[in-house]
Amino acid sequence: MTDILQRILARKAEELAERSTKLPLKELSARAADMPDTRGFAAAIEAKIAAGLSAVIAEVKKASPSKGVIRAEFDPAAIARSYEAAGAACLSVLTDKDFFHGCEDFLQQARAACSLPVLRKDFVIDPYQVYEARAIGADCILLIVAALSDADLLELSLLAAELDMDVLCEVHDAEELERAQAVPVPLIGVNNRNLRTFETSIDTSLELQELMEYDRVLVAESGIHTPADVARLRDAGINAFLVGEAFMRAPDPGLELKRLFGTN
Ligand SMILES: O=P(O)(O)OC[C@@H](O)[C@@H](O)c1c[nH]c2ccccc12
Repeated sequence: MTDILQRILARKAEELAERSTKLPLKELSARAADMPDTRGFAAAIEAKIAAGLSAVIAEVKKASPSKGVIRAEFDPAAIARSYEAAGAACLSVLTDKDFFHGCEDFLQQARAACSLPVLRKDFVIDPYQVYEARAIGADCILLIVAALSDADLLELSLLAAELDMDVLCEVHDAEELERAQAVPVPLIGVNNRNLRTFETSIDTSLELQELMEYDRVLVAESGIHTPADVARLRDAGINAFLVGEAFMRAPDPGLELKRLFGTN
């Protein structure tokens, strides 16, 4: 059975071919080199944790393959301001068009409206996309272990570092976690969503937390909907969270962030 990730990756390879003919790598990397300094994504998370607070990566997401359209009235700048005022550590903005109804513009609008560091949430399989992320203003990229070979994972994370971006390395199980921990990245995201069934279970984060090396930060991703979910994760020593749907379905996303995480 092919899971959703395999379908997305097949389409991503086609999209990449189209993009790189429109804008050659040489021009793109020149644009990336001209960008101002990044905002320090991992540092913002570590600062919240050091202050004893939850580090919340608040997601800007219009739709998803599992849920369809989540938020019809969608203003990335207003959402970003609401998250910042509520005490989010960072933003995550979906830029994939075909499966998540996102675009690069959303990232730029959200980032320009606040001072938070921003993760480009997309499916990175090629160095071209790392330059692209930097050129549109991303402070961090997502690398999904299930989508990459060990060699690609290392190459792409080193390139991100060279371009002054952080990496959130995403895993789903113990085997992927072991592969992620072979790469020098501080942030490891545990995606609680099963890519075959779309079901979420925060137990995945709780189980993998036990296997995490002491100098890595576990980011619990997906399926966090209630203050009780947050309390269970925090009780296990997990302090960083990536939340999308719960915030996006609320009329005021920042207010919902405060409801789930307290005053923060
Ligand atoms: O909306 P949720 O269940 O709070 O999940 C957010 C985030 O974890 C999810 O959007 C996500 C996690 N990993 C991804 C990889 C690609 C696209 C999206 C994702």
